[in-house]
Amino acid sequence: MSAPESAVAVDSLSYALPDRALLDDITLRVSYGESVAVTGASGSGKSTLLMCLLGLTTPHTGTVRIAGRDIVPMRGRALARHRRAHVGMVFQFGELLAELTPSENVALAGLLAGLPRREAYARAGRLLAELGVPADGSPTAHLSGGERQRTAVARALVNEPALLLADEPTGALDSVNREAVADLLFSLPKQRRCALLVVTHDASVAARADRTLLLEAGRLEAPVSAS
Ligand SMILES: Nc1ncnc2c1ncn2[C@@H]1O[C@H](COP(=O)(O)OP(=O)(O)OP(=O)(O)O)[C@@H](O)[C@H]1O
Repeated sequence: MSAPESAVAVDSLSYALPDRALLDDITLRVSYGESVAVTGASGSGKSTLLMCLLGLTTPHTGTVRIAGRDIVPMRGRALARHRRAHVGMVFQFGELLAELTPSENVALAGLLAGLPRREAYARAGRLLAELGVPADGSPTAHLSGGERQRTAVARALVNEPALLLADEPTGALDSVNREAVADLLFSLPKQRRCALLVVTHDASVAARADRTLLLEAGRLEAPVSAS
């Protein structure tokens, strides 16, 4: 039997700004069950790389295979469908709809991906209970920062993605919640057999990943150890 393909397989990915190469011939593999942290100076292109993985930025060259399919040639509905089915995203500030309940926020992502209503709400309830978010029907606006981020994680998981992307997921949290959310995120690849790619400036968050890569001068490579 052949080995399962990586959740993420990027080859020869390049993206240039008018004055410089932002992503220069990048290769990246993230396996199912594996976590990778991407670090790099502000402006080095980390968000642009995430945008390429989401299909929201089209690279100038290269292939971006997510869950076995190259998304670079995909457009419109086919791209959106593939992304909703296979990719979950956690943003720095949660990006939840404040007036909806956590359950509605999570179920909505399932409904948009085509889950039947009952299934979307059942999954939302299960995930929120597992992740320790109160289900008392209060709007998301009433949650603490940590609870909001756990709701955002539940939303990212509702469609059982192959790939979980997180952009500074702990950047807006205090130290206690930062630890709790980081623990939660990095437990997911092994528990759910998804790949996790986290962009972070926080060395203590990056240290939890199976591998850390540094984006510098367009190249994505393992950082040279200081020791
Ligand atoms: N479409 C675009 N047109 C022009 N410049 C762009 C475009 N997209 C990104 N940039 C520039 O590319 C550089 C990299 O931006 P990007 O947001 O990817 O960096 P980053 O590493 O995520 O930074 P940060 O850590 O501050 O979030 C920045 O200088 C940004 O201004």
